[in-house]
Amino acid sequence: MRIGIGYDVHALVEKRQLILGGVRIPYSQGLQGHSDADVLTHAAMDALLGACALGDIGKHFPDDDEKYRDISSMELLKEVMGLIGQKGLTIGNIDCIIIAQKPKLAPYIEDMRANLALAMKTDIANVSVKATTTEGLGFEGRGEGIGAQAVVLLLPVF
Ligand SMILES: Nc1ccn([C@@H]2O[C@H](COP(=O)(O)O)[C@@H](O)[C@H]2O)c(=O)n1
Ligand SMILES: C[C@@]1(CO)OP(=O)(O)OP(=O)(O)OC[C@H]1O
Repeated sequence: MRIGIGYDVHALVEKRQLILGGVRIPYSQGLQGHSDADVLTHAAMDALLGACALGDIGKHFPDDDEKYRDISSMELLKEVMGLIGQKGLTIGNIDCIIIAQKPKLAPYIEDMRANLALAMKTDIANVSVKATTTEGLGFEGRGEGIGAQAVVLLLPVF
């Protein structure tokens, strides 16, 4: 078995959509990035790549490549899963946390889990997504950005 950790942060800005775990969340701001800036899916991908010692998402999907401009991070996740499969590995479980002062994410968590599970070809029971504020502290607490962390366990395909 292999374990991996992922962490990512994107800035909150005007005139961008807020997409987390492939879910479009109604909010006055969205995340800035070259792709759709889905910070949760980015943390999940970095955990998956890390578990296989395959580098990080910047290595696989460079942010100076026009091919990836505004791309759905769920599409990138599917590509990462192809690499995991080539290594003879599959998802054991993944646990993720989104660090965001606003908006309230609880209503969208189940849809995020479902999207991630579908892209990762695993049962939703293997996918945990949680959210926390920082009680107003730090850059997330000031509403300057949103962070996400993920830890994944990969198991051999039998
Ligand atoms: N953006 C967020 C942040 C948190 N939640 C939910 O609220 C609970 C309490 O948050 P604390 O930071 O005070 O621990 C948390 O456990 C989440 O369920 C949320 O929905 N959206
Ligand atoms: C996903 C990629 C590629 O479009 O761009 P961003 O959306 O800017 O995300 P980031 O986490 O900064 O780095 C990975 C990138 O190369």
